[in-house]
Amino acid sequence: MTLLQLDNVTKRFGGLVAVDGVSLEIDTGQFVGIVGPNGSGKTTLFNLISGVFFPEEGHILFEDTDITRMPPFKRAPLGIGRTFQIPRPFSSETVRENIAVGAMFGRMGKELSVDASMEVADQLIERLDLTAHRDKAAGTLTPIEKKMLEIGRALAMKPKILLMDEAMAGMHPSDIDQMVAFLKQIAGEENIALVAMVEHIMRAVLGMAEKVIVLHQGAKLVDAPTQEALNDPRVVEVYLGGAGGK
Ligand SMILES: Nc1ncnc2c1ncn2[C@@H]1O[C@H](COP(=O)(O)OP(=O)(O)OP(=O)(O)O)[C@@H](O)[C@H]1O
Repeated sequence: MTLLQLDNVTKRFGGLVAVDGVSLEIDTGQFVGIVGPNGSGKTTLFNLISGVFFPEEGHILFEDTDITRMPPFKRAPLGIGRTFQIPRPFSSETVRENIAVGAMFGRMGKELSVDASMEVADQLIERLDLTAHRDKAAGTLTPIEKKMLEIGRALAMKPKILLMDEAMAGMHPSDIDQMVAFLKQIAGEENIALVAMVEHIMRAVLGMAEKVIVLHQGAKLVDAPTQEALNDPRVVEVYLGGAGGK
């Protein structure tokens, strides 16, 4: 079933077309990789889906609701979650409190008491192996631990779709494998569509994706099952910097 649909979406910054007539569909529970070199429009695309920007043209549908011009704070309770490349937790609050805040502002927010939100946080802390850090101030965590916290905060929102903004950049390959396996497992259990944005062809991440969408200069270049997309000569050309590549 289609969860998210973009129909001919364009976003300009002055004369620059950052996202150029992109149409795409993401299904319930699907794992999708969004790939593209620096400046190809990945972040702008995420900003359009999460409501940071509105497009000049086109429509965005989430479960048949037109969210094209819906403010971001109304999208999170619908089930649109996001992690940021540079996590900015509430530094003086604990890991537990930061994750609980995710639960309070997420899809279940209205129904959850503070105690229930803390319980959601505790379950995720255990699954993310952050137990030893539970009561530490988030500001004292290492960058990798902050990324885990960021993923925990986003999962606590009980999203139907989780947009991951280079969530695994800078991680050790074995940590990436572990993180992707964890995300796949929890996404399978909770039927979450995962959309992972990566700048480079990261096989560790994309190897587990069902399909890959490649952006180039704001436009969609390829949208195909993973192996097909990665072997596509146009993708190879973009990444090797051949004619038309960057
Ligand atoms: N707020 C903004 N104002 C003006 N131009 C912007 C803005 N945000 C992005 N751009 C431009 O839009 C284009 C697409 O940028 P975007 O950040 O979406 O690409 P990206 O693929 O995410 O790259 P990166 O990996 O560097 O973030 C770039 O040329 C960028 O300079």
